[in-house]
Amino acid sequence: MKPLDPRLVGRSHGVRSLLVLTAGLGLASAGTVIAQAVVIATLVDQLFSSRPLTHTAWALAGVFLVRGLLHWANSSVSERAAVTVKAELRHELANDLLDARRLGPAPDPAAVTAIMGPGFDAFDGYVSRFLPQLVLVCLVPPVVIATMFFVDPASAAIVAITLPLSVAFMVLIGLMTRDKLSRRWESLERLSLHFAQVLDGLVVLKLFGRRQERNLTAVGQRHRDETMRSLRLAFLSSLVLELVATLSVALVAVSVGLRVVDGGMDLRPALIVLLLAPEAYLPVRQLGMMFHDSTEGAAAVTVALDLLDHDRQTGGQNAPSLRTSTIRLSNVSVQHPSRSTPSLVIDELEIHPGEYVAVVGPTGCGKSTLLDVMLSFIVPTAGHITVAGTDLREIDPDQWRHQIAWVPQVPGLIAGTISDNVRLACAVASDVNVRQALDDAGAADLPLSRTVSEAGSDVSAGERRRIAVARALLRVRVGGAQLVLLDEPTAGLDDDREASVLASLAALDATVVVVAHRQATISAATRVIRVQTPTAVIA
Ligand SMILES: Nc1ncnc2c1ncn2[C@@H]1O[C@H](COP(=O)(O)OP(=O)(O)OP(=O)(O)O)[C@@H](O)[C@H]1O
Repeated sequence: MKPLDPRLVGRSHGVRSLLVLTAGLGLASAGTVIAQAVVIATLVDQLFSSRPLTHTAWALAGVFLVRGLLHWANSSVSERAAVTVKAELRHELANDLLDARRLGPAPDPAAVTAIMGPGFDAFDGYVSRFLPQLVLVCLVPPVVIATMFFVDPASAAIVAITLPLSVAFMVLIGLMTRDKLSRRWESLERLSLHFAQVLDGLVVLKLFGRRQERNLTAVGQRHRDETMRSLRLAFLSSLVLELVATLSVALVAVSVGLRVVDGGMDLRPALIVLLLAPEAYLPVRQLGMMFHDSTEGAAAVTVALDLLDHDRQTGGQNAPSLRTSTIRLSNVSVQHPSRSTPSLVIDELEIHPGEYVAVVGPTGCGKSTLLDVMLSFIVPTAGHITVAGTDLREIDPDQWRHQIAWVPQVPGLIAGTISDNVRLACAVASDVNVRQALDDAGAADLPLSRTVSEAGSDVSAGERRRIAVARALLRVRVGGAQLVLLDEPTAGLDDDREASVLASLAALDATVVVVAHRQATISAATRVIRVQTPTAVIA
């Protein structure tokens, strides 16, 4: 895990501005640090030689004021940057998760839950404190050491030799603790996901009388242990850095003190060197204190960027009209990375415009995966899908899906009314169209104005499916879709409602591909495709 991932700099405008601004402010801070040392040394020198102090005292007040202003500007710039970068990345990640061109299986829910919640909170300390401090570490010590070199090369040499030691210790501790830190992040992911899942399955857990305190306590305890381990390391790294810095400043002080006593060095340069030496170590020591902020923030950045780094569909050609185009699958297979066997194998399959096709096969043979491939959610590991001769990968995914109505196995619902949920398929549809679609989907009993709560928790499985079928009907009738993909749309419906759904689908002026287990649904089709594991045979 790097302290600053170059991908973040490349991607985030906020981080780039922060680095440039803090670099400018850091150089100005280095200037005030040097000015402060020179002015204080001059003041003390004047005090001992009884010369007037007024101008120097004013200069010191001015330096303090400028230093204070710079500190305020630095905090204000970095606090603002933290908010901007957090918003920027959260927005980008949310958009990316919904991106039509995102390919492959859905991202790991544990990573998404952890990053969207506590992960982004870790950005505050990382962006507002750690990154500006990292810039200061790169700028202030070299400037201070260079100034010391002009005043007293021997002291500059001591600092130039011992300072890299502190940095080396910090890097060493970072390398030694990498595994521990990734375990801590993993435990955070598990805790976030576990909590979300407990909330999701609260009703089931209640029904079976399963109290989750013990599980939650165990997961929480693991996270607490990992956090305590990483805090111990944070304190250890601070201690080591403080020790190295104190010993190094003491070395400079002894060497300078001896030379002043011998008369080999004047008081003023000696004071300048003594005041500057701790300032060279200060940024590194402060960075050490931010070890904890940095590790959690850097881990969150890596997770967020990994989620954003994935394959996207590259094609942008106009989608051929499905009213006249044949979809052809040749030697298509899909292999999920986590599995040793393919999830779907199809040798040859053609779907012609206007056909009504039922897809059947044993459970787990890849029927839903076939629909995912046709929707261009998944690019086959091998083989090709062409539409009127054009490879599906080359076709603009938005345009392609605009022609498709899809009823997944578990249709999603949003908070709103039944009407809002059906109208997701076609925003311009009138209430009359929506009512008609619901009636034809066997949902005449569902009023348009009935409210649906978050994620449809107050809607039955059968109602959910009928709402989804109504959506598909509306998308064809009003939205102009040409291909309807349905994944077991009649599961759980009574015979009358199933008959109503099947009649409506048969009457559609579109190509219909329906994954089915129920005989009535299979019999309604004009052709049956039998998918087998691991090969597909066209019946
Ligand atoms: N994202 C994924 N990662 C790993 N394996 C997956 C993934 N999605 C599906 N699979 C596997 O691919 C195989 C095919 O799954 P699919 O859902 O297409 O089957 P199906 O024929 O629709 O099953 P069912 O009739 O039970 O709905 C299954 O063995 C499943 O476990």
